Amino acid sequence: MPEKIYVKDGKLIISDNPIIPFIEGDGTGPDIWRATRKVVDAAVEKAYGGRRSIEWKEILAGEKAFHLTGKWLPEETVDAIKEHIIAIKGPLTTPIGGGFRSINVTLRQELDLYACVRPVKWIPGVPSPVVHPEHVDVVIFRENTEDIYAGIEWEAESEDAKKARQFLNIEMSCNVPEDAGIGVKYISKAASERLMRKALKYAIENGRKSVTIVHKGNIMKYTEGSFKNWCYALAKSEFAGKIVTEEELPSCGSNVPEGKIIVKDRISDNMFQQLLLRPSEYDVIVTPNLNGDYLSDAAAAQVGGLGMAPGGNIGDYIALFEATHGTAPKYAGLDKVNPGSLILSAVMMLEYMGWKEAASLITEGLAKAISQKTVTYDLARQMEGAREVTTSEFARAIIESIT
Ligand SMILES: NC(=O)C1=CN([C@@H]2O[C@H](COP(=O)(O)OP(=O)(O)OC[C@H]3O[C@@H](n4cnc5c(N)ncnc54)[C@H](OP(=O)(O)O)[C@@H]3O)[C@@H](O)[C@H]2O)C=CC1
Ligand SMILES: O=C(O)CCC(=O)C(=O)O
Ligand SMILES: [Mg+2]
Repeated sequence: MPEKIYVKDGKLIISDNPIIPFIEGDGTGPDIWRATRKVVDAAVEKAYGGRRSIEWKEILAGEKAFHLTGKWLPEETVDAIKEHIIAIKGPLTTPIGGGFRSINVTLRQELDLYACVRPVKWIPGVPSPVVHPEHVDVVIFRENTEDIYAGIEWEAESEDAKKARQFLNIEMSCNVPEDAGIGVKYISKAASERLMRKALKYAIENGRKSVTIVHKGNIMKYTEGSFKNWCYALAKSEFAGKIVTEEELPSCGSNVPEGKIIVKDRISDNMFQQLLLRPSEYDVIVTPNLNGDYLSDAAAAQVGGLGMAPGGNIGDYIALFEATHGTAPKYAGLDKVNPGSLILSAVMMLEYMGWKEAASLITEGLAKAISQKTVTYDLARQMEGAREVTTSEFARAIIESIT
């Protein structure tokens, strides 16, 4: 009997036949979701010999939802994710410079999925523009509910922008030009602390070496600068004895006391080049929303690009897994793009459920397909002697090596 996942005494209770909602997504979403679902079902079947299976439940968002219900994000979709705790989604389109707000961001805010967790790790055989992609193994914890993503913005020359400008210029002695669009960035102590807490717990549970706070606190002193200060303060107060700050170490990175996690910080512009030039010095990264958005795409480029970039939006219990990339609209419906990103997001989901055997089978199957140079266009164009396959053929290659 299919059953809902629920939380009891602070733990997820997951039956052998859980109901998991999915959003197919826009653009290339349906192609990569179809491939992902087949791979996950095959891995679960193989790992548990029919004892376990997932009951997929479609929920609507984006273009399909608008077409069928007249709403871009029906309330039932948000409710269904709350009710079923774990869900997975394809990418959803966001209009630029006007139109409705990002459905992706709205889902994260409505469900309070405050950590966007994006692991970036190289799989052997994947082509990379850097010499040592094997040195890249970071997990980005991006704050997922605040910063400029809160959507507080006023269009240039609108009545609201005029009011905001008048307030800023008259009451706050600012000098905002008359023709400026205005946006508000906020970062709170509570949101910074809960993200840092999650990242440190993850680092401890997974034997990671360091947690780096990435911020632009030299310029945005009371948002990103405070983010840095709150993160350090939380590490020192709640994780005393388990961490050491870089400043407390005698010389850069040396003599780390056994079992302690180094907490350090980097200014975000520097961090982009650090991650390219000295990736092995970085491990878990904690950062506000916009930095994390930029950094996760840039880091992905080193390990094969957006087709290989998984992620999960995770709250206290509710988790919504999705690829790092968007809808890649020019490839929509062509059965062309790499489903690896969503497949690896499903691996994260299976690990979150504790279904580690199925997760490992998929990771191994994917690595095997790549080692045989059976890859989609994005990897094929960077590889010599590759056999370029479609989205669905790539999924089939993974399934063949699983079963
Ligand atoms: N979470 C979400 O749902 C997200 C949604 N979006 C939305 O997606 C839409 C398109 O955004 P855009 O800026 O074009 O970014 P995308 O991430 O959709 O695509 C940018 C480029 O990345 C490469 N790429 C993306 N996905 C894959 C894949 N699965 N396999 C191989 N290559 C891939 C392609 O590169 P190439 O051209 O070199 O082949 C593609 O042109 C926008 O509406 C945006 O708002 C964006 C990010 C996240
Ligand atoms: O919501 C969107 O359209 C973009 C979101 C995004 O780029 C991301 O989550 O990385
Ligand atoms: Mg992004």
